[in-house]
Amino acid sequence: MTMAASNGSNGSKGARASYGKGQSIGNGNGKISPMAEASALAQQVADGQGGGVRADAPSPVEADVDATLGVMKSAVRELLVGVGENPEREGLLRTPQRVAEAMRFLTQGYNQSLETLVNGAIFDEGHNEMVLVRDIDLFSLCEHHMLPFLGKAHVAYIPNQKVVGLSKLARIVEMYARRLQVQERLTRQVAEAVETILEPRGVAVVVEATHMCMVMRGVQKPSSWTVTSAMLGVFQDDQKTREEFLNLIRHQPSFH
Ligand SMILES: Nc1nc2c(ncn2[C@@H]2O[C@H](COP(=O)(O)OP(=O)(O)OP(=O)(O)O)[C@@H](O)[C@H]2O)c(=O)[nH]1
Ligand SMILES: [Zn+2]
Repeated sequence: MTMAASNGSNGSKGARASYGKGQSIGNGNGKISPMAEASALAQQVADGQGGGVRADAPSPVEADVDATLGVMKSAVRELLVGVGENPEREGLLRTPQRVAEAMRFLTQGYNQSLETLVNGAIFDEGHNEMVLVRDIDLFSLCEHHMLPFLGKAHVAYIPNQKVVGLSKLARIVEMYARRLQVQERLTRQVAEAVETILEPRGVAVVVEATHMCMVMRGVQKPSSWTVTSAMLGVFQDDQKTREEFLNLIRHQPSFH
């Protein structure tokens, strides 16, 4: 079950939508990621389809990274012209480079994989009680306006013998947040990733975020925030388990 609620803590008022289980852990839109495309291009060059390569030339991957950075820089330059700025003015000279690098950082999740980030940190502990990592800060970009949305994620699961290194839950959030996203898909992808790596008895993910596209522009509602949840397995089937999770994420820890 997934759930989304805006402007309040009572998620039951929100619209509900159901998603099938076992969806692929891709970038969610069925498209090849820019980095995958970049790797394919680099491979072509490595395979000799990209013309001769000088001995002192940058490696194919480096060359390709430079090429995509160049494309991004020109696009930023055009944006500057579009907003009526002069890209040659001193303060803006390095702006295309900075923006391109910032965008690359903010979308680095396209370049990561679940397998690499988990790095085998799955332990057979025989622990079968709820594990919850809450208040995981997240920063993402909405795919509609490419403006930030930011907030917190809470990720819980009930193991079926296997547990994962705690930091890996935060890394999973990070991998999916560092892409162009909608909050609902981000929430669902995190839940499905935990399900994939651990096959636990259940997974629950709640994301609370505020969207700059609703704050700084458009409807301009600075106090609004959106809550989305994805509940799988026992969190979906058993109301008591779901309530225990919701109580735990409401409780303020004493060290705060
Ligand atoms: N469901 C969902 N919607 C989002 C998310 N981020 C942004 N949006 C919404 O995407 C919608 C895009 O609507 P459009 O009418 O195509 O674009 P717009 O004219 O810029 O819309 P306004 O923001 O209402 O001005 C807006 O309602 C945004 O609030 C998200 O994570 N989830
Ligand atoms: Zn938006």
